[in-house]
Amino acid sequence: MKVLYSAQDIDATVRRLAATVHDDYADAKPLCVCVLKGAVVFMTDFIRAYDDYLEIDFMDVSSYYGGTESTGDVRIDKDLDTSVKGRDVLIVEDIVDTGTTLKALKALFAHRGARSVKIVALLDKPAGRTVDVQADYVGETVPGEFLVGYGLDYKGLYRNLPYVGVLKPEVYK
Ligand SMILES: O=P(O)(O)OC[C@H]1O[C@H](OP(=O)(O)OP(=O)(O)O)[C@H](O)[C@@H]1O
Ligand code: HPA
Repeated sequence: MKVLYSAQDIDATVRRLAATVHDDYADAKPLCVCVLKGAVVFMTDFIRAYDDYLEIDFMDVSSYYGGTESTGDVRIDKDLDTSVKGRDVLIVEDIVDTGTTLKALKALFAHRGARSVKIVALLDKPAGRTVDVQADYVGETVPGEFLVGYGLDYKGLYRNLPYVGVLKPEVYK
């Protein structure tokens, strides 16, 4: 495992993101939507670094059914409890890879009448993109390798690593 971002690196990035997002939501009370399960670690750190009113909710969406390849399909396994109508929705994601998940969620929340829909992603992997979507706030732009740790998994494992690392191809090839 090669460490790409240490726990210290991530902490600085999360604080920077929270401050930048806050500047843009001065008088708003965003509804932060955590995309389970990968974003849960980032979400909990992000909201504690965000020093103002916000609400949270959770949505479970899967497109990677346990492996390293996107199926291209997005399946809603758990929907929000909160209505997004008229709300400023901030989607909190661990990584944008093919873009499939975020494109589907953005369209869904717009269709449900959100006032605004923005995306904060800890990691952005442009080399993986197959659909046209861009996060509004990005922590780090990462290479086109399969990453694990800080919420990111391979077959359900490694989410609890406090750092982000590159999974060696021999582990999954
Ligand atoms: O840009 P994309 O190609 O759509 O990839 C990004 C999504 O893939 C991963 O989730 P996954 O579907 O593996 O579920 P998980 O969060 O439960 O691991 C990751 O946490 C993002 O939500
Ligand atoms: O690089 C990744 N690692 C883990 N999960 C992911 N989901 C999309 N890309 C990745």
